[in-house]
Amino acid sequence: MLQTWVLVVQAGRRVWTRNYWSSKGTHISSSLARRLWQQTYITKAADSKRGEIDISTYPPDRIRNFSIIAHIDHGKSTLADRLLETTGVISKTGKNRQVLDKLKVERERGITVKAQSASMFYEHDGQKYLMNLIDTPGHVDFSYEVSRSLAACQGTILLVDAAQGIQAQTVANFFLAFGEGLEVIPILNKVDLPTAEPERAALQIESAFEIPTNNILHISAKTGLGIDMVLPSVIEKIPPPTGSADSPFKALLFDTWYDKYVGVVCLIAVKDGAIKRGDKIVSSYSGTKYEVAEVGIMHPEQKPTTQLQVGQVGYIACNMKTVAEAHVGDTFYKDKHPVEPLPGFEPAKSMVFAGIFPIDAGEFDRLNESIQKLTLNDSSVSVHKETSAALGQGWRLGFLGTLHMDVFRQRLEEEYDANILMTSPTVPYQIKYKDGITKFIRTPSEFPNAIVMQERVESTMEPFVSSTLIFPEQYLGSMLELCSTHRGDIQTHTYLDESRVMLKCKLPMAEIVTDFYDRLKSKSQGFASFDYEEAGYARSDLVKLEVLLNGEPVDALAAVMHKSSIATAGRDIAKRLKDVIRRQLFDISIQTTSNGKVIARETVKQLRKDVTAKCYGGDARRKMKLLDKQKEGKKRMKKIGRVELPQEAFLSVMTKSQE
Ligand SMILES: Nc1nc2c(ncn2[C@@H]2O[C@H](COP(=O)(O)OP(=O)(O)OP(=O)(O)O)[C@@H](O)[C@H]2O)c(=O)[nH]1
Repeated sequence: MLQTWVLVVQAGRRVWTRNYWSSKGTHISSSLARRLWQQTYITKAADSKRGEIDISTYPPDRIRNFSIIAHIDHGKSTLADRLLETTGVISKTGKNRQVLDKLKVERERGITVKAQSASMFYEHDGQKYLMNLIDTPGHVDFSYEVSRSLAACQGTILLVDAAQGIQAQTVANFFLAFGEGLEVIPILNKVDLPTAEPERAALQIESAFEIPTNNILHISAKTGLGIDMVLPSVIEKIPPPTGSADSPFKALLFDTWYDKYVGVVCLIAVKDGAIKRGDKIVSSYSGTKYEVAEVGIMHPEQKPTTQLQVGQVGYIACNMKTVAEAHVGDTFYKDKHPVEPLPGFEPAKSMVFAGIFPIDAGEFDRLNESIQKLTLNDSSVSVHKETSAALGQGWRLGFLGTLHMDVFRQRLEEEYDANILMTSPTVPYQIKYKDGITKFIRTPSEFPNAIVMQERVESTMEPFVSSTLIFPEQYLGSMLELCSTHRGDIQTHTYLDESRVMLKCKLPMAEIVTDFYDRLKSKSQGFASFDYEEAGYARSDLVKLEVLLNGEPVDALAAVMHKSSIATAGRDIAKRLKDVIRRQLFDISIQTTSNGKVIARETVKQLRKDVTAKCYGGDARRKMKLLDKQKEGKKRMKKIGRVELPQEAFLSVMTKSQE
């Protein structure tokens, strides 16, 4: 039986040391120690040792729940650092860099992917306040996280880079917050930059959002200039949460993640009543009952408190087994005291799909486990098993956008050491049949064949988005051209001030997942910003492009696209395949076809290669070595009929088609 294990409490977070010993002096694994500790922790928690803090002295009128929303890179996370420093949550070492961006990928890419919250204690006019800040991601793919965060707030800081002015995401986020009825505090950041034009940016805010310029704070989150005005302004302008301490407990679950020490953690906003450790709560969504093992606030790590009460935002850990049980938007109530559920959120919709396959089929199980672990903390990724004749067993994953997809791939490779092949992204198409049935097509292999298309299909549909582009006036011509070459339908263009244009355009989502964003950046030399929201499905002439190697279809290279793109894409893929397929002992014909018609044809001429040719005489050992080496090389080949296709061929065709 375990007698001692070492637990170090560091800044409110449990950190396990490397060695654990049983009473008999035998070494036990850290996972066993952790499990044993968790069991004890849940059943007989000892409050005194856990250093719970008491926040019951903060009634709703001394609580402010707010977030920071902005365009990507306008400085939200840096401002969060300064606020955490001002309130003593983190020390002023000058080394704090986006403390709330905890994921490795966030630090490397300098973007926020996962919204994080942090509670701070702040004194203003002789009164102590509990300030709950929810940091939000800025990129378009993660706007789902933004709307979830806003549901837990009564107000928000709209941060605008004084040098860049209003960008597409600023507009989208403002209207998201405005639509939720939140109080918006506009703040101009980066006023220390020599290129900053705060007056101009303020006028843009006034003209776009009808906010008077004299209400706008000017700060530098980097140097700290004006930071001491931010929290007083939040206290004065953002209303306190409403709700009743005497009503039965009711809380909104607005975020969830898996913590390896306490299991599933749910971030909640308490709308009525209070909750403490040991309480039994019920999920309105599933009716499942849970026992609360810990309640607390993020400070900025998990810090247990004696209770969470009306108006407060904090976390609870209960005996939930997987994050799948925690439905974001769910309402919790106390057992035997049911309440009317709060309005939930629409589930996140997958906008982009891609196949993931292990490069080495023997790694399937390990990869399966890694994907499961990663999706534990990102429930917006949808996962379905998929089998491809060319690539073997894998998965079809749905993402919120291409950056989301890229971040997922990077995390899989870096955090889980996965060696994967990812197919080109596609969007979910729809097929409307003559008998009234509509089906989603998430992979090209689900696309009906030519006969079914002719006899049973009434129409094909693709998803569209309403997009907003903001850029300096001199790029108007190239932006209009970009939209029209991507099948865009331009709706309006207006001037935000004398030299900045806002263009509204309806675009097929499929055009955005390929190269639209990169072209937008290169054509505007990085000055254009772009944001979009779903605009439903519309009829579109869709066809399937197939790739045949010596007459055998290669399912992993097939694609669904608009009829107008098929000729160029067909020629392009055939040519690129010719460049990457190594010559083999016979001719290889490459064909791209659509509806049975050949679009392009290329041939890789045969080559008779004798790897032992250079070994004169009877050096049998050397011959064997060369033959073994050749065999080894062949293992990494995929066989398509008789044609051997190296992994690099897939990779090169697929990555190039994403550029
Ligand atoms: N000069 C200057 N640079 C700043 C200021 N605030 C932030 N930055 C820099 O701007 C860059 C982006 O800042 P972040 O805080 O990561 O921006 P963000 O809005 O959180 O970005 P996302 O989370 O990706 O949306 C970083 O290099 C910061 O150091 C400022 O006031 N002045």
